[in-house]
Amino acid sequence: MAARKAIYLGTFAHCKTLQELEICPNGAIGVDEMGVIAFVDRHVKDTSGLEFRPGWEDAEIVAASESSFFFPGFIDTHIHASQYPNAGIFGNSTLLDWLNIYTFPLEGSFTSLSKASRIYNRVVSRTLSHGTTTATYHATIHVPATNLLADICKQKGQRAFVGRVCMDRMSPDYYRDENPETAVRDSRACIEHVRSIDPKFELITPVITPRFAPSCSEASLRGLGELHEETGVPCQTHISENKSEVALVKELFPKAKSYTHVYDDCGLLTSKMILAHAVYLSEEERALIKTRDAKISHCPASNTALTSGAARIRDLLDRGITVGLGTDVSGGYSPSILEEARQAMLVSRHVAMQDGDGAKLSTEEVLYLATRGGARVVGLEDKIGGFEVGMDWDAQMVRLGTVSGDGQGDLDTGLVELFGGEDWSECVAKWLYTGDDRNTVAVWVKGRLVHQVATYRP
Ligand SMILES: O=c1[nH]c(=O)c2nc[nH]c2[nH]1
Ligand SMILES: [Zn+2]
Repeated sequence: MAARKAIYLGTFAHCKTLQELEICPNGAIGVDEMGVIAFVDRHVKDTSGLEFRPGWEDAEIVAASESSFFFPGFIDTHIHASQYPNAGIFGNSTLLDWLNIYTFPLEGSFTSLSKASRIYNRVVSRTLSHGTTTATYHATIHVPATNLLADICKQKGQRAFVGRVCMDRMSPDYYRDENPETAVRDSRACIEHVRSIDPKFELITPVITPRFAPSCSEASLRGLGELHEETGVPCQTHISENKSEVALVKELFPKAKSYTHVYDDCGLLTSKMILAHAVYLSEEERALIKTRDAKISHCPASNTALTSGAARIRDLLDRGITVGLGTDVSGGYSPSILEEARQAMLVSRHVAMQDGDGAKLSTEEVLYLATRGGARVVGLEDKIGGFEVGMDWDAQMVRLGTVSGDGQGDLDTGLVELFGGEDWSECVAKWLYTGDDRNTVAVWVKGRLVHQVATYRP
């Protein structure tokens, strides 16, 4: 979608590598009409005249204030759009009872398109307001409602992967695929719908979505594996989240060597597969995932809320496995990837208390997982996740609060309060650990402004 040529002026920060956060206090990033980054200047001397870039004199200037900075948009690699009304509602349940008590009844109600419309409009707006420029969604089994989610993402301008959930067993009669053929047929219908609204999958991409092995017969997994091979469309599912689930998979697939092998045996374990959770993988399973180059969505808030366990992320990273973050709403309670990054850091500290300090994830690392890591998980590492020439301008402007001489702070910037002595890396850390959507004042996808707070003025 064409936008006006623009130059984004001021401080920008992005992750160069897992360990390195680059912060440029005097930056200028030029974005062309297609929303693609045309230049990145790291040291702009004089921004007053703007003669510094011939050919860009008539570009819109978007300047970050002294206490603001640009950061890449977040990538949520695993979120159930349909479960958004249940965010925060999980009681003391664990995965398998949580599905039956809270989740299937809600998802089953998406036969109502008006209900789906209300919920999907809300979740897309809400994630955008938290700086999520790309989201990988699970919808429900319903084709019209899933297609509506794709339409809403396109209309609101969020980059999205939209998956029609497949499940032909172990759920109530009212919420189940009739048989493996309907699971494949309805998945194909949703793929075709996305093709009709976005033929090159430039903003919206369909994603083949077997819910998880216990919900899917072997025949349906095989059928979806064939669909994956035929269409090249990416896949997503859950894996090894909870001990009872792992035991159940062993019972349901007695011939498979492991949970991971269930997906591999059916042609689903490829470099385009996103596996959520990955808490209880054996050594052999981790090696197989690395060999197949399948991707992991780390969902620490959900893993804690449902008492599932603590994923060993350092081990996965050390093996060279690609990891991003997923809010996993509503196993996870928050639609914010900033919150998820915090939780990733905190859970890693609990792992460190058992496995040693090497397990700790740093501020830089969790921000990498939230951006570049997520981009690699969804296969868009050349397009999003950082500020490089040729990448799309998927970005957020973050405004931090300042405390003035009279001790008064900005009211609309939440808990992030700068007292004046912080350097930029400390400012980013304060945002990560105390920030929220009040700090995300503007959000762009492919150069299009898709969210702004009322007090933001370009
Ligand atoms: O966190 C989860 N949320 C779900 O909806 C789900 N379905 C299967 N396994 C799941 N795990
Ligand atoms: Zn999930």
